[in-house]
Amino acid sequence: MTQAPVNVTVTGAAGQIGYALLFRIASGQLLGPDTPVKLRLLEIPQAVKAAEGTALELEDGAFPLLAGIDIFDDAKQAFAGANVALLVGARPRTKGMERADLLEANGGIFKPQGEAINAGAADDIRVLVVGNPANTNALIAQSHAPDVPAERFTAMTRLDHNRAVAQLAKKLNAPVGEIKKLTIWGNHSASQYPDIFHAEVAGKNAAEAVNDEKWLAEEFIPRVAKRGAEIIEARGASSAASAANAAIDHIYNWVNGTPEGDWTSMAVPSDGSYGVPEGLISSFPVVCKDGKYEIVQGLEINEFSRGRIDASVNELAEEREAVKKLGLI
Ligand SMILES: NC(=O)C1=CN([C@@H]2O[C@H](COP(=O)(O)OP(=O)(O)OC[C@H]3O[C@@H](n4cnc5c(N)ncnc54)[C@H](O)[C@@H]3O)[C@@H](O)[C@H]2O)C=CC1
Ligand SMILES: O=C([O-])CC(=O)C(=O)O
Repeated sequence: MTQAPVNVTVTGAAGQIGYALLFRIASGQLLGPDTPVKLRLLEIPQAVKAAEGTALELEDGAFPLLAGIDIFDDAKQAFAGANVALLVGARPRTKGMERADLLEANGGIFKPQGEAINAGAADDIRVLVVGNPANTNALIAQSHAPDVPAERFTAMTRLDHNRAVAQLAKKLNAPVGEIKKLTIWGNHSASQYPDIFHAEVAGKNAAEAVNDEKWLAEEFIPRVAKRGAEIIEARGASSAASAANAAIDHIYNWVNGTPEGDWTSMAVPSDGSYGVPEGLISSFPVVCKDGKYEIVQGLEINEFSRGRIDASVNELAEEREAVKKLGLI
């Protein structure tokens, strides 16, 4: 071990994503093989016992990089000293719940968590919101953490990115490792836009290699955007291991950089790039270097893409209006 342990706070630790995520963090896949981690798990009181059970299993993994596990039911304690925060726990939509009800219920979670991050997280805190509606939950948390630089709050569209890479690779009969520069734009919802116009397969333009706009519009885009529902239908539960995998990828790239000649997708606060209203936490193509991300600039956006990006961004703007009206931001 070459450095002091990094504090990683995980909310919703006893949930299904938590179960798939914690072991991979402990094994060093979140931050790299030289970085010891201390886990700080946050759960609601009723689920603390289950989190304690997971902690016993983590102990049984005898992970050399795992320097400690603490379990909390209080956000202020859980985020104290956090360097990385994975906000997974959220209120799922239940029968008869309107979107405003869902936003309000999640406001009750992400507002105090934002305040707790503001109060006690480490100066280098990086936040990834996984819990849905992820982009707007991130916006709520961010707006209650005025002392933390706004760009440290991000939301997860990496699962969508990975799903799109896999579907494109399948269509082109290419290894996933040869697909580069794919982009998810907008919201982590069915309105998201997976864009292959700048993507490359083995160095060639992927849209040209596909050369099938009908497949793109009628199969690829809806398949990726509705993949979450497809998984629920098949598995009887929402994506968990693939979501945990994407959270690992998101933080790993943010901290350790994206590979040369490629980029990834992260939902980050807009600086106005590509006409996305400033402040919305929207998915963009990003390059990570030296522990920071930057939105890839200068991409030409064709008409096909423009309408789809705008539709997803408009949905984000509506969600922002809705949480404003509810007094959550
Ligand atoms: N952004 C993305 O790509 C994806 C997001 N998700 C979302 O991730 C979230 C978690 O999914 P699962 O692990 O499958 O759900 P789950 O229901 O299995 O686990 C959620 C856990 O969060 C806990 N929790 C609830 N309120 C909390 C609070 N205030 N503080 C701490 N913990 C709290 C619950 O007790 C539960 O253990 C859901 O909102 C889901 O929709 C899931 C897949 C992909
Ligand atoms: O659809 C869901 O409920 C879970 C999710 O966000 C996804 O799998 O993309």
